[in-house]
Amino acid sequence: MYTTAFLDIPPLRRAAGTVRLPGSKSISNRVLLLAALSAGRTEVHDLLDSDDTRVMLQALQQLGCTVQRLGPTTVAVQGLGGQLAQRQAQLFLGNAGTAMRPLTAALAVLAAQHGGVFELSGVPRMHERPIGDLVDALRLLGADVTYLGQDGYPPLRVQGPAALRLQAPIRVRGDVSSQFLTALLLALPLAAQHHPITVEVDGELISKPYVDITLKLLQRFGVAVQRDGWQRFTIPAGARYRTPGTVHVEGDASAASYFIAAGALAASDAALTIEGVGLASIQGDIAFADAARAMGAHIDGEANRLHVRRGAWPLRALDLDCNAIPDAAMTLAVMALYADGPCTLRNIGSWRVKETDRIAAMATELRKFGAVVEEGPDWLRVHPLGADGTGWRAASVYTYDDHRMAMCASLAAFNPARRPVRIQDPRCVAKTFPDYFETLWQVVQADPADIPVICIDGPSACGKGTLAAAVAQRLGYHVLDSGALYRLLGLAAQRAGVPTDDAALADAAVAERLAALAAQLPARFADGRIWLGDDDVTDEVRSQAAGAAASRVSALPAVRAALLQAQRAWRRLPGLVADGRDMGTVVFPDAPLKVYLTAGVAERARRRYEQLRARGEHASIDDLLAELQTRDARDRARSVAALKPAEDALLLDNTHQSIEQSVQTVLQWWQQRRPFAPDHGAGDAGSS
Ligand SMILES: Nc1ncnc2c1ncn2[C@@H]1O[C@H](COP(=O)(O)OP(=O)(O)OP(=O)(O)O)[C@@H](O)[C@H]1O
Ligand SMILES: Nc1ccn([C@@H]2O[C@H](COP(=O)(O)O)[C@@H](O)[C@H]2O)c(=O)n1
Repeated sequence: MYTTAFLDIPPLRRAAGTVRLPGSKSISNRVLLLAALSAGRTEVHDLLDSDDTRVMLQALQQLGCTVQRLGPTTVAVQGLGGQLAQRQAQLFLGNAGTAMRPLTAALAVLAAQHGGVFELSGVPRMHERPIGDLVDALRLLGADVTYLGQDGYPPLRVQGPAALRLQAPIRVRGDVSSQFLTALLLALPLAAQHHPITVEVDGELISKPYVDITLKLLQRFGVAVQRDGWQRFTIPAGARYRTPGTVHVEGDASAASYFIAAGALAASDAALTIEGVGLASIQGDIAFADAARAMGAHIDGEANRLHVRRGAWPLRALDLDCNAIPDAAMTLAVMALYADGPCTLRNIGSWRVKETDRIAAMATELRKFGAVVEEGPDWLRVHPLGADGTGWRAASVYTYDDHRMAMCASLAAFNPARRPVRIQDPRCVAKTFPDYFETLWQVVQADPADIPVICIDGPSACGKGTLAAAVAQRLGYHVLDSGALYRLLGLAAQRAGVPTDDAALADAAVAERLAALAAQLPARFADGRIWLGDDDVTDEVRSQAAGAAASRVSALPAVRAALLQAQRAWRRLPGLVADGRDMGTVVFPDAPLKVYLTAGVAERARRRYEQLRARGEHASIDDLLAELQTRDARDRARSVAALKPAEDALLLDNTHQSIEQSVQTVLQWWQQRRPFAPDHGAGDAGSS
């Protein structure tokens, strides 16, 4: 997951391969609650691991449920069988509507029956998301619910005992959020031991497919709700939750929308395959596939899999009632940028009360790309940008702590003008899809020239590696420690019995053997460790001896040629920071930022001395100084890829700078080269 302040996505070209979706948020949190309310143990497989499910799991544990983690996406929940193990709890539910609404209803009913006091709160945005219609319904039922802040919104307290009035139908509004009805349907079987309970919906029920998911899951947990149209739901007398034992959570159909869109937007010969949802999905958002087809995407598939390819281009404009697919419809708003006319999304009033006011947010952010966007109380019209690239601007997208804003905006990176897209606060995808961007990189490709590289070259011990790692960490980029490759080669030579002293290296046969070793070098970098084949050589490779051997073997032209492609292969999405001696001059001559880092030799010797001392190794400063000078002289004098600043490099002498000062300098240089406006606040405009 990216925890950087922003993530820059280079222009994307192709999309192909296979992506496996995380579990559906809606199904995950419903199943967890149902498992907790049932008697016995439920094993939940393919559970979404995200912020929203984490707050639900934590709340259930606070309520006395035993939750056992069996794997990254598998848990076993020991249910409470309709009882209360704890009579008091303060539950923090983040921004998870799928936790706040159903838990409020379930705890209101349980507290009424068994007594207890429960407070439910969330992040500030959760306290702006309405819950009044649900509370009104619960109060009509006889439950004791108190607002702890503003009327109509969380935080709130439910307590009991209280006498429940179950004979008359319970009325709930259905036109603001279908989660209110879902919450009642999940809670009321707890009170239906002796009488049937009827819920009647006031107003036109929105997001019916989500209610359908609720009904299907209730059925799996032993409660068959009778549905009369979408206005009246009856829970039969004697209803009781029974665990099905094992449940598999479907992949998230809303999340599928981003990859369906990627397949529809990218010019690829091969299809993009999406695993985890398919034609037999129980999620309403699968209807997004029909909308994407209407816009021209080629989509086919099987029960649990979809295959998507670009069809019509530009996409066909559409005018659609999106009431049934409110979440996935956001993806259509971005696809509209690539259409052959204005696209209108109607009946999306619920967007206004989601993680943010999504109509306003989407309009504001799409305008940054250059689009004309009109909005109404419950509709959005997006005018397309040129399929030939005209009108597109590089935009820095504010994401409003809304996962879907971030994921949607990533799709603008397919723009034909080849503008990069900046996603502010990419971490917000943690709500439902923590690895969204990493998953995206697996199936999309950019032209290598569009993938940014920051080169940091300079003499030994000036701090290149330290600076490169810190800059890469702030930008979410990969790091290439090219010196480590030469160090690994020195080690590989030693293990293969190939001499690397100066005399031996003058022998053409030795040089040839070293080049052959370099071409097959089994180097691997993972989790901060460095591997040569199956051996973790992290410490060995950093030794002074390995550095000296690296300096000698790296002077051979054949060795350098053999390692060139391996280094260029590090240029991967979303970007790279590469440190070495010839990153800017030879390996990445087209890099948009090249830094030549230096520091006084005495300071460098002092730093190396301290570095070795911290590792428990001892050396004299004088010896280190002499060794640095020898190494630098050899690196500067060699016939190929000699150490020198690239002509277009910026010079940075960090002799008197802290590490953080150097990092800030490089980040500022980088920002100056990016096409984004400097202000990253909501509503800032991107520049072309
Ligand atoms: N600006 C700085 N101020 C003080 N210390 C620094 C600074 N930059 C780096 N250092 C320290 O200097 C030591 C050497 O840094 P580093 O290993 O990054 O250098 P390098 O140039 O990559 O070396 P080599 O070329 O041998 O791989 C480290 O212990 C690091 O913490
Ligand atoms: N791009 C590079 C990187 C390194 N070298 C040589 O390897 C030696 C070790 O490098 P470190 O950065 O890990 O100290 C170095 O002295 C260079 O001779 C290189 O040639 N090109």
